[in-house]
Amino acid sequence: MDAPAADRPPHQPRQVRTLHLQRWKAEGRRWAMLTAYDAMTARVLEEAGIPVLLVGDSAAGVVYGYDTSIPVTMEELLPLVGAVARATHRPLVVADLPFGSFESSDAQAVDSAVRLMKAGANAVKLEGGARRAGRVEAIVTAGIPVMGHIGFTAQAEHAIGGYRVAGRGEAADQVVEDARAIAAAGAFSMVVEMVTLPVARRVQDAVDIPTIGIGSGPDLDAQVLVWQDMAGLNDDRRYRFVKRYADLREQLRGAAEAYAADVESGVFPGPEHAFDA
Ligand SMILES: Nc1nc(=O)c2c([nH]1)NC[C@@H]1CN(c3ccc(C(=O)N[C@@H](CCC(=O)O)C(=O)O)cc3)CN21
Ligand SMILES: CC(C)C(=O)C(=O)O
Ligand SMILES: [Mg+2]
Repeated sequence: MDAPAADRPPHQPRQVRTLHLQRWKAEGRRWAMLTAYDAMTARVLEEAGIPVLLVGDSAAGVVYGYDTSIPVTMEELLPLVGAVARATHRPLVVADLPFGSFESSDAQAVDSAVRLMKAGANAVKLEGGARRAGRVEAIVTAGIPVMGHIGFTAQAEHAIGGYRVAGRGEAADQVVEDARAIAAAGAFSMVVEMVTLPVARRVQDAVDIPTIGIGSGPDLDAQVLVWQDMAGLNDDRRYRFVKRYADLREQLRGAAEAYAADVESGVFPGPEHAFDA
């Protein structure tokens, strides 16, 4: 079922496809991506005109309460992909391949990507640069669009040596090489996470596919944030790259406190919230 035309932002198709993102790049039109993990939030983000929703492995922290994205599994992400896909019609739904779901072989990567697509994703995303280009190619060959993810990649925290900016000093050439390799492998777009401004510019010049920044400055084609960071629900202030557009944490706490106070004082529920015989 398609969303009625009146609900659709201008310049957006009935259903966003990877081709539209390529077209917007050619037209110089910038766009915003957000994560989503549940039906109601996804529907609100669709209403806001967000064209691409990511069911990120960041669900590890914001949904499941893990400290890092390393523990989260396919079994934990698949139901969230289904919820977001069922709740929305227009946005392109991208699903993260979690740590452990694609590293062993091309076959494992294709199997995992197929499972995410069967759950309702329209594309998958996987972390890694030139060394992962073969995996990207294998999944693309299976008929599944792949979004790359280079720069800082949280799944590789222990290999990288912590949460840190990517591409400083001699590592800059490697990030640009990663971008080229992922684009050459057939990715339709790529996330570029926490690289320095000069490296972001070099990546932008090096590839023709849409680039989606996070913590990488203003010189890429698009931007992504975790929605709870963007809306101020997350109380973790570690992230320098986040801009908060609401204080949902304060709002939700206030609502819960007011509700509890009403219940405790007998103001709610009243007779108007009950049913006559
Ligand atoms: N809620 C949430 N938001 C995210 O943006 C996010 C997740 N979760 N989980 C998966 C990854 C992990 N991400 C992160 C998390 C922390 C930093 C961080 O600590 N950044 C420091 C910079 C460190 C440095 O200067 O080297 C910062 O100050 O932003 C970066 C990326 C991005 N992703
Ligand atoms: C931060 C974005 C790009 C991500 O990969 C996630 O939310 O898992
Ligand atoms: Mg992720």
